[in-house]
Amino acid sequence: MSHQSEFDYVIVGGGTAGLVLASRLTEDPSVSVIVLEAGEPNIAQPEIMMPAQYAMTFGNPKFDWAFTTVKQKFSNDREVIWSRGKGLGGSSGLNFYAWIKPPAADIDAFEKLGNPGWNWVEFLKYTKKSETFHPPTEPQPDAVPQTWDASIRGTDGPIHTTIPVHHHVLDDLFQGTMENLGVPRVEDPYGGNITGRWLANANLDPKDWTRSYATTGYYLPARERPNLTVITEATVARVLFNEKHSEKPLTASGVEYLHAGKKCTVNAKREVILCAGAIKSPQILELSGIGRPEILSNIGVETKIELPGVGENVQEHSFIGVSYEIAGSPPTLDSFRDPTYAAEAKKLYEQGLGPQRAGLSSFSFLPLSTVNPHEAPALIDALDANLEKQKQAGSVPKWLKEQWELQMSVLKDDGLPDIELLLFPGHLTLCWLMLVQAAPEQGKTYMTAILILQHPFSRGTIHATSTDPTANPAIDPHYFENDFDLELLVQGVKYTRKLAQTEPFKSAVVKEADPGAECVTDEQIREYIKNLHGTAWHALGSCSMLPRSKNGVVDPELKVYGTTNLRVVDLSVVPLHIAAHTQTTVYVIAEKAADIIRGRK
Ligand SMILES: Cc1cc2nc3c(=O)[nH]c(=O)nc-3n(C[C@H](O)[C@H](O)[C@H](O)COP(=O)(O)OP(=O)(O)OC[C@H]3O[C@@H](n4cnc5c(N)ncnc54)[C@H](O)[C@@H]3O)c2cc1C
Repeated sequence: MSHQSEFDYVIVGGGTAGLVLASRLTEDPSVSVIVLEAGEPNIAQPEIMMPAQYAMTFGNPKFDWAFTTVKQKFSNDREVIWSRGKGLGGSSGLNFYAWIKPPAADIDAFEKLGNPGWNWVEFLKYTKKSETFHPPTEPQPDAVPQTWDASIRGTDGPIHTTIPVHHHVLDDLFQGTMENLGVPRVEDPYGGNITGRWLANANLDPKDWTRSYATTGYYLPARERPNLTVITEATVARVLFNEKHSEKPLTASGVEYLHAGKKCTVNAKREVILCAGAIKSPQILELSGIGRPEILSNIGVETKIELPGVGENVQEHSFIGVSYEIAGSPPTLDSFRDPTYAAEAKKLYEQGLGPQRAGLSSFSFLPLSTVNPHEAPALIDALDANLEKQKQAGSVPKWLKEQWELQMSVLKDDGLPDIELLLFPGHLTLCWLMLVQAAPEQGKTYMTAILILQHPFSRGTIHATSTDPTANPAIDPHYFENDFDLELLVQGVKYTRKLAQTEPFKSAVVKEADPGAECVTDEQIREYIKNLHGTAWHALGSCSMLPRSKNGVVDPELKVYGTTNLRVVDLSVVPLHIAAHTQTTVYVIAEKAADIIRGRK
């Protein structure tokens, strides 16, 4: 197949952000766009479209990059698998479709760090633009019905959201127990306050209970536009520039990519936009000669633009599960392991009914002062002292000091969350095995309290290790390099045990399956976490939007420093981690980027 060789915009990566941009930019028929996506189209794949199949796509190269970190020194030298979506839709086709928005303070922090226009007011505007919220059509039968505030929800955006079918028994247990522990209920967690407990929405289209994601919401409606070209199984190797070096900003002329066994190029008349995600976008910049000179010379790439922030400032949400066997074996996701139950559920799903429409619903986002009111002040003081010591030793750059100060102000604020505790209706101690793995005992059902660290103090790196664009970069999140990150999860595990000692959960628990009764002391809990923690798949910061003097890679218009027309638009640009799952933020980044590029404010 021969392709046109020049387009106004060349978009690298047809994932979550890439498809939003492609769709918005081609609304103008005079503008031509090409999307180059490394994976396959993966359109209408049942593995993607049908809910309640968590992790079934993991490890399958058709859907998942299945990256692996380097050995993690503070996690007993483990390598951790990082799934990421491959193919059109990217990670929006692989994710758990939990629709979560961050607290306003976390988004306002972007502006405080030097990014005018990146604040909660703008976030709310663009998140509404991306969403169509569907209230439930059936009465809510459980003790804790869904509530919502229509004024902060989108009404005509491409992504459909609604209330998933949930496991009422477990949700009632979780919510009732949290209430008894004094955790406040948030009526609608989509307006900038998420501290407390609530029921979440899912990005499912209630019309047929299928996943609503970047492909269905943004790409398919734009697919027939003559000004949009999408090439799949096209792996971008590097960005090409008009100039070799220059004192002036460089202009990207196009990209080189691998397709059908050949090296190809495509020219950009206006811009090249990297949307390859937080793992691959920094690698592409480095292969293009943009980054830290030592890293580039190590792999034999000539430095075109010295930008030491590329692949740095990586922040990751790590998680640990605490699983319980539940009395009476109410149906949960574990029930799908029974072939008869699974076949029945599938039959019902074909009629738009049944448990296959399930989603994650019970969430809580908690301040440390709620998780451990007695020890919180001492833990915060110890962290303060530790950070001060590092600063005094001169090993902390100014830009990181500023980020830590913002993080400390969140930690000291009893109204803002530090840790997430969500209910997974099934056995999920080992995230990457999940439903594929047998439950500890067949025929029994479990629930798992998932604890996720929200604002890590550790900082990691993602760097290219060779000039081969098909090789994976070295991913080093530096898990638990700062002790406090581990300590917070220890506190989370202990809080979960408090939950299990509180009614109504207390009477429903048969036993703690993992880590189990033998794991008692803080030291034993630490070891449990180090040996079993996984990723919540939210790594970001590798192409941070920050002033160049603060180690930034892109400016507030998402343009790479030292270039006139190269942008990064994906999760990698988020400079400081947020208390949320990340897809809504990516939709916002891409929607806002489209307006910036089109000259609209
Ligand atoms: C397993 C999992 C579960 C998650 N669960 C949730 C959840 O329930 N709720 C939530 O809010 N968030 C969740 N997330 C996070 C959320 O889905 C992501 O943060 C978001 O989709 C990332 O969007 P992105 O555009 O930055 O990257 P992606 O969507 O990953 O897109 C990057 C695209 O670039 C392509 N690409 C990469 N390299 C190249 C190259 N060299 N050439 C061409 N193409 C390339 C990739 O194949 C991919 O399609 C989850 C993520 C994962 C992985």
